[in-house]
Amino acid sequence: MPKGVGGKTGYFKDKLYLILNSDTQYISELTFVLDNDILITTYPHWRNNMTYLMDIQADAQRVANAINAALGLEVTISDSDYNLVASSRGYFSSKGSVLNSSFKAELFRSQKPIIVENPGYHPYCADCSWAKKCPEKALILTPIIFRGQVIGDIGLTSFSEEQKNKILNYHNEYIEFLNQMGEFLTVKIAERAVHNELLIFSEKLVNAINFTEEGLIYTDSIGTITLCNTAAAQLFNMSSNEMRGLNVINVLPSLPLKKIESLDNETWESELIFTRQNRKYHLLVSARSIKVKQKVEALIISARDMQEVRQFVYRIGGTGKLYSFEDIIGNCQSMRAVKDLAKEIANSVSTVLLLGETGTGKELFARAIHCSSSRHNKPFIAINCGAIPDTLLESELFGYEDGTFTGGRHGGKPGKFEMANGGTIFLDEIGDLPLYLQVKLLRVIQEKEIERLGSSKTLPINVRIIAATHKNLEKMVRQGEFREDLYYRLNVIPIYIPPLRERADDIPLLIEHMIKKYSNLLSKNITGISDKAMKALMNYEWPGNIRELENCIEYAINIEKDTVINLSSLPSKLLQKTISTNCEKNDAKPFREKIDNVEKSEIITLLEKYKDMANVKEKVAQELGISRATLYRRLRKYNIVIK
Ligand SMILES: Nc1ncnc2c1ncn2[C@@H]1O[C@H](COP(=O)(O)OP(=O)(O)OP(=O)(O)O)[C@@H](O)[C@H]1O
Repeated sequence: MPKGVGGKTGYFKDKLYLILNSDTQYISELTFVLDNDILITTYPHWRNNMTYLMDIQADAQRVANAINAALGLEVTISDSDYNLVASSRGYFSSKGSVLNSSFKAELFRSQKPIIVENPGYHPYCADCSWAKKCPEKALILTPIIFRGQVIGDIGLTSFSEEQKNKILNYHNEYIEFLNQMGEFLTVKIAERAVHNELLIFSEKLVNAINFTEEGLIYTDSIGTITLCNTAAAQLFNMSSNEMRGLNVINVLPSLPLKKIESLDNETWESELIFTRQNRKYHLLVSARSIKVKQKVEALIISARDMQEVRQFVYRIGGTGKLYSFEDIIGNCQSMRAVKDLAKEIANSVSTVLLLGETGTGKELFARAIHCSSSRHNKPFIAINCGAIPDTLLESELFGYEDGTFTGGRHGGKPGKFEMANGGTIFLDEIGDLPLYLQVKLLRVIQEKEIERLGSSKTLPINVRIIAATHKNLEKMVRQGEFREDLYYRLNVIPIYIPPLRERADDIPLLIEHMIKKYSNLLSKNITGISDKAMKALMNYEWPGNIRELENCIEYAINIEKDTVINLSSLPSKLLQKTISTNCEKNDAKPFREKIDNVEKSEIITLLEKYKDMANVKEKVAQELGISRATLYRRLRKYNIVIK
């Protein structure tokens, strides 16, 4: 017997044995310990059948009474755990609920009836409390077999010599009769088992449909609601009982029942927009018919609130990382002021206009504002108005209705405004928005509702707008390229993010942050930057601002072999720029000469660094990203002699 598995003892063929408990998981084997021998035998019925007879105890008692009345003998019906399930009154008053477990173990093993002529004196009775004083005179036990397994037995017993003679004389007829009674009980058990299985199945089904967050409705073939889950009841503000019996058209007025019925193994899906009991509904509904032998027996309909669908898509789609103000690096006076202002207005509903050169962090600010606002659990949807062709931009922003475009998506498509409902929309490069869309955007801001392309229905929206541009909108207004009214609508809270060259003090902080980020990302062990490289980065103009600085650090970390970023690992444009800047500032040496000087000094630095290593030239060539042959050419060119 495996350790930790509970069991109970009994006798089998005069020997002590252990039987696994009904609640153990070790179901396939029953281990008999026979003195010092171990016999392994298989008794799968020891699991899960224990309750079968107990489940139909009333029927078992009726059967026991009937046998007793018909044969005038005492009767026991017991289960596979040796529990007395039912008995005739005479048996119980003579022996109570005591049963001989040794005979039963034999019965379970052989699956054959047992006749005992001398209860109390049989070797199996040796350990019974009734040994040698058993009131029973003769005994027949017949197995009750269900699904091929013994699940209990019917015992016929006698307490008088007259009854004993009857048993011994007619044992064949009695066994036949008891077998039939056993079969009757197994039919009852099968009925109960099917009933229980159905109960369990329907309980699982009800749990499953209530578990899902989408409203589920089952109807009969003509649309009468037969079942609905709690989500559906909540959606339509009714109880499940109130919904049952209604026609589904009462809750989903425009549902095309006939069309759904006609579909074969196909799901109908569409958005439904309607007003019911003064509430505006915008649902995503799918439905299909359940057919049995080609006949529609039921319909199953699922309905989800579009707002929740969008939020779900947003959540799992991960339309962007969440950023807080802590993620915006920068401690100089101007950046601190910008961050303070952005934090201050984060919770307002007013439109924000982020101004600043490309790569200064406008989108980063937009995300941080959204994340610090009360809308942080709702979508943040970004769209770059300058990156999408004019012809597509309108449908991207406002969505389109089914049938608007040939090849358009079945059921239409929601636009970014709809997807951002409840949250924030970030309109990047707003200066690139064509004039005719500027009119439409103005209306959306004023009316707080949108109309999909090809639709006359309006949808209310609650979206906070954050727009951004690197262009001079005021100049565009003067030149008639940007609508003045829209400009004022957008420019409610203007936030100007200064370019990097105006906040050079932040460069070391940004570099430190980026070295950590990319060392980690690229699994490199780079912990700092050399003074020369830092100087070069500080002197650069950064027309691409922080995006350009970030690219530059990513590049350097990719190629750097040392534990700090060296000048030679910076992108060449930066090197040239540094040299040409120095050049402009210091002297008038030809450009090529300046490059050569930088290269020579870098080679000397590296030779010095690796001077103690046996493969010094190889190391230097490797670090410079050139072949050994090229390094030799350079050494000759610059007259460098290795000591
Ligand atoms: N202050 C900052 N701290 C850390 N990273 C920053 C900071 N500002 C910008 N970045 C990083 O620089 C890159 C560019 O930022 P972002 O896209 O927000 O700039 P942008 O002004 O919106 O650019 P564009 O005008 O071209 O759309 C991003 O990778 C962003 O994470």
